[in-house]
Amino acid sequence: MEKYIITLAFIAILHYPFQCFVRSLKSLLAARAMNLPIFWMPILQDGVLWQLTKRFYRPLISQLPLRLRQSEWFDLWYPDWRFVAKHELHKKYGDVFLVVSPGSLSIEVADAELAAEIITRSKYDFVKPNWPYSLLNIFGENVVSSGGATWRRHRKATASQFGSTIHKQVWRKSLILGQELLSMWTNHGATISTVPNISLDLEFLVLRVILSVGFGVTVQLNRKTHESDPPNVGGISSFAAAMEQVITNLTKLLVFPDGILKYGPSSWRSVHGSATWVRTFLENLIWTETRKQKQSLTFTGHYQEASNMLTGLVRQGICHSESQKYREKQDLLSDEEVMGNMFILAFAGTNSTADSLKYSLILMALHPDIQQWLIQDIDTAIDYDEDAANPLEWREEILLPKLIAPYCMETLRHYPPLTAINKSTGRKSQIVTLHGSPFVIPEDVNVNISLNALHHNPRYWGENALVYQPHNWDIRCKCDWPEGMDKDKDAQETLDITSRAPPVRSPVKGSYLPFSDGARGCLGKRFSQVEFVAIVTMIFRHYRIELAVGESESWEDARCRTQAILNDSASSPTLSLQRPVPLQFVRRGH
Ligand code: HEM
Repeated sequence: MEKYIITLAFIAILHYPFQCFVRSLKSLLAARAMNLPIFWMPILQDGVLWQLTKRFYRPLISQLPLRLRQSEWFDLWYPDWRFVAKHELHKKYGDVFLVVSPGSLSIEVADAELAAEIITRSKYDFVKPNWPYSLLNIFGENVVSSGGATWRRHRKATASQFGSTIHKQVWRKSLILGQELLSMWTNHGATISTVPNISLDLEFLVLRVILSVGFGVTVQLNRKTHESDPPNVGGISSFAAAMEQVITNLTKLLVFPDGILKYGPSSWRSVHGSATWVRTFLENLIWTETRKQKQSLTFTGHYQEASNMLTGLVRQGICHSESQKYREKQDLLSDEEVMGNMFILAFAGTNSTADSLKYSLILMALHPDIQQWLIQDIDTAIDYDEDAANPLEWREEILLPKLIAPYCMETLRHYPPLTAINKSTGRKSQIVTLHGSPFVIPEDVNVNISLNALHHNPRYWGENALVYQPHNWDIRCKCDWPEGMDKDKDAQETLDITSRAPPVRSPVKGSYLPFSDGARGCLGKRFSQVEFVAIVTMIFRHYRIELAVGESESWEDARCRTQAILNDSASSPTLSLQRPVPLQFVRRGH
């Protein structure tokens, strides 16, 4: 008996490394056949374990001896290596190279033509890998986490919520909330005020926009900034605080089961309490909305006008049969799926937009000359308007085309929230075009479109690709970016003859993908752009932003400190600042 147990234990211990060895060998053979440069990695850098634990290694890794850090495989080992390396590794290995690691074969893409093909091909050719998206199902399956026919049903229901009516509400709400935030930051209009940390307030602002436009929930601004206790159950503002806590602690919720969080340390219990409260609140919202809609249908024969995204989603889900099969056949969402989508819209819409705003404000403080251009652009667009004094009269169709391309797009070129768009060939090999010839990518290969590498590839962005240069998006500006053949759809859509907006330079197709593209492209692109422009306009119409220079610091020291913080950004799960950057708001004209 003992002999059997020892043998079984021995087999169990050897099984994993043996399996890794076999799979690595298989990957290596497949990689050799592809005839592309190969990078061998001893760990699975996109694997579950590494991704979930990398924040603990990060500080340790930076303490390793320089020689070790300079070794080749370290380049890919470093968490967020795509953001750190940008296009550097591709300079060494080419715009398309392979990474072989235990049990996995990945292809890293910084070639615009190939990226465009992968992203716009049929959604069944290059699929989204299950990990890590399936982890986002904490409140129910949703449009981000699902695949295949289920995804089609979710996409149909959610995409129809993003129309011009919603975008108009986003514009209005962002202006109102932006004004409130500015007033809070500047102590109701002080000439100079220092804000030590813009991050939490911007995240809360953006969350409030989505709660309002998405769920019809209005939240006051007076929040506790460093909330460590579980929010009091019962009120709307506690729901916003709970939602914020859930979004910032998503990793904890994904990794630890309910039972562990509930009995863990107090901060874990707090997160558990927030998640439970968010679920209860969302369930109540859905239940109330469904009842309202059903009543309207019974008494008036039609549904109520959709005043927010929740109303629209609930209408998509209302069904008089409880059968799952019937729902799926009719493309309907269950209550749990409506809840999953509400959460994911709040999650997808909060961090990415808030981060792009944070980076933009900091970049403006770092580049006073560019800030001056932005202020001029805002002033000319608003002065064109008849009622310039009332922000609610500022016209979105004039401001958007002027500001999106240079400021929003250039910020996202340098700081895209996702460092890569991850796809996989799944169970079928795919034939693509690489350097003008057919090229086979075998089954089960991860295809990572590296946004940081693409967005800094000198082939598409010139030799100064690393420099922040918003005005290169203006076609009248001399620059070394090659002109793309296909005009950027969105930039062109926003051009309007009344706008006096500069014509936009189109990047080479596939070289600029912060919102991804194709069937699984971002649903909230316009939503976030409207929000971005409203908030940026509100701030710079009244204030200038400067770096808050410490007492013993020169401006140059403050600049280097700020740049170091930007360079130290990390994905958690979207790219974000790890330390605050204090900023000074100076009333314009002073
Ligand atoms: C700066 C702002 C934003 C950026 C850069 C961004 C970027 C992206 C990217 C790259 C994807 C594709 C992800 C992948 O394939 O793995 C995506 C998907 C998505 N985004 Fe955004 N996003 C932004 C804002 C928003 C907002 C405001 C919302 C909603 C209010 C939103 C909702 C979604 C949804 C629902 C998907 C999934 C689409 C699908 O899989 O069919 N995003 N976004």
